Amino acid sequence: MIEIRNVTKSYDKIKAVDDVSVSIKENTVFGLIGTNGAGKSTVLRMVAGVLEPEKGEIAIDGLPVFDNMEAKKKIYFIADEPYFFANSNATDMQRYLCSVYPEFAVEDFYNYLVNFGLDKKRKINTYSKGMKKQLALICGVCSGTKYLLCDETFDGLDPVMRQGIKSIFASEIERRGMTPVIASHNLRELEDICDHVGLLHKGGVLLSKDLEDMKCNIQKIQCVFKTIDDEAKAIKALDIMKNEKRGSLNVLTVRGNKAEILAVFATVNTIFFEALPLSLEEIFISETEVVGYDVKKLILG
Ligand SMILES: Nc1ncnc2c1ncn2[C@@H]1O[C@H](COP(=O)(O)OP(=O)(O)OP(=O)(O)O)[C@@H](O)[C@H]1O
Repeated sequence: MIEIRNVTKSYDKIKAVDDVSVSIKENTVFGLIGTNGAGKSTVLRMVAGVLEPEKGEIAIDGLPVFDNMEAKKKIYFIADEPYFFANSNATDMQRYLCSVYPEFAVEDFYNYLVNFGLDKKRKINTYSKGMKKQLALICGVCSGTKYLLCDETFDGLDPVMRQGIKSIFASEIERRGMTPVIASHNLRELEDICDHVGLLHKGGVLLSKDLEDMKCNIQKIQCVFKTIDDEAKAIKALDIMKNEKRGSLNVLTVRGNKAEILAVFATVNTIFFEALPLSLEEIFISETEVVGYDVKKLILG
């Protein structure tokens, strides 16, 4: 388990992470989502032991991570711009990683290079951006670490590659309980692979929940009320995050489980009623809108 307890980190006067507490259980796929500048990369760098928190603690399976080689061996961090040694090729990286990670899977590494069409002898600095990401992912998966931290790692990969990497993740999760922590803006993709999602905003945690619980706790309702009184009564009784009116149609984003919401609607008259599933993207927009991050504010005019 990765335990992040009351962690704060500033860069000069900018508070990048502010009193964040999150637990990441093993054998789950944890998605870290958040607005631009929310602090996702800073959290991952601290979990990887690259940055030291100025307050709070981070422990990997009970071991403090900063400056602790034993804890760091449990983690592989793929930064948004993966780092490789100057002038190195894939074989040089494999040799180095074998010296750091005792369980590095050498045979798998070379098999993956062949499958991905990556030349082991070619200088990595001549690879394209996507090829570097592929190599970083192969290094990460083959390192054999329990935790794999991915900072926007899927971005820049073509759709076939993304699908391939997702399958490799699934088999490693199944085979040896690998626990990926994936920071990404691609919510559609996270929705497919994550069990748990943490939402950061302005350095703090807005929520951290099982994806299914998250979906069960927000509902989207489309309805036409019979009278204004019915509308007023329902709106008063519901925990409404958003109410969009399209003519007589109300599109409501409501906090609460479906049974509670249906119970409220049973007490009012509607001409039309439909409960719709919410995507992770809609949950993200609703939750961040509540705290003032509104897409409409970004548009001129
Ligand atoms: N090296 C740095 N020096 C100064 N400020 C920094 C540095 N790195 C990050 N910050 C600031 O810390 C805050 C959090 O940045 P961070 O990169 O962790 O966010 P993020 O959620 O990963 O953002 P994005 O989604 O845009 O990649 C931002 O305000 C950013 O400007």
